[in-house]
Amino acid sequence: MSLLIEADHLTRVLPATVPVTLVRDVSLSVDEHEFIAITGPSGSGKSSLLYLLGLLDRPTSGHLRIAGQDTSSLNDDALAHLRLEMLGFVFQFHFLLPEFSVLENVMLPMRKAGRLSSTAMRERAASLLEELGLAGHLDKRPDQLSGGQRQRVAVARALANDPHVVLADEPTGSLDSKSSEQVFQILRDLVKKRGKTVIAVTHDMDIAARVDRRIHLVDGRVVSDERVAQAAV
Ligand SMILES: Nc1ncnc2c1ncn2[C@@H]1O[C@H](COP(=O)(O)OP(=O)(O)OP(=O)(O)O)[C@@H](O)[C@H]1O
Repeated sequence: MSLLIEADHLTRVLPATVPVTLVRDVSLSVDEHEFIAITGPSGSGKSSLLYLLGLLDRPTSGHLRIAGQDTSSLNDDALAHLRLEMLGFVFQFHFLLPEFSVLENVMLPMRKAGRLSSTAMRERAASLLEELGLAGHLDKRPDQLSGGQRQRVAVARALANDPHVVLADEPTGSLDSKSSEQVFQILRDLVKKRGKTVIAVTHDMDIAARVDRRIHLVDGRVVSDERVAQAAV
């Protein structure tokens, strides 16, 4: 296995009259093919840590290497490029663009990356959506879909540029239990069938019980980091 993410004493402090420490001295490494949940009480810094690991925020101190590259010396453009190449994101609220079709939403990250022709982008987006059970919905607008379907579109969009790591912030937080289970199965398949690494912030204990590794935060610190053997399913 090769190391995808190496966090070395990451700390993130929000400057204010009374500074707020979101993430405290977090060191961890993440390999290929890992399925990880970040758990912890509300306000413990889960989203803040995910944002640091996903290059959406910068640490106040400490170092973060992605695929061996130290990100502290990279400017914003280089970080954006690394993000596009390596990482995909799924948020609690899907953030799909309402005026674009489902297909166009999934094509957007490919347009940003600029690697494929229009036809190839269209074909890849359609094929990802079909694999996620959305074959009949490509030309619909996001508001014509259910919450679970929209979240599956968000997963397809996260996969658009074939990232190594998918970072998910409460991916099932706004879904009913059936849709949550579908999204969980999809995330698990990303790891088991497509060889991705998935890191999901979750309050959902049912999900946390079924991942391969749980990182538990309290007050911005990692208080436990345990690998769990799961029965094959
Ligand atoms: N922009 C901000 N300004 C002030 N405080 C902030 C800001 N962003 C986060 N915080 C605080 O930092 C702490 C960590 O927030 P974070 O969202 O990372 O926690 P979390 O574990 O993801 O919480 P939740 O489970 O409720 O989403 C919280 O106490 C939060 O209130």
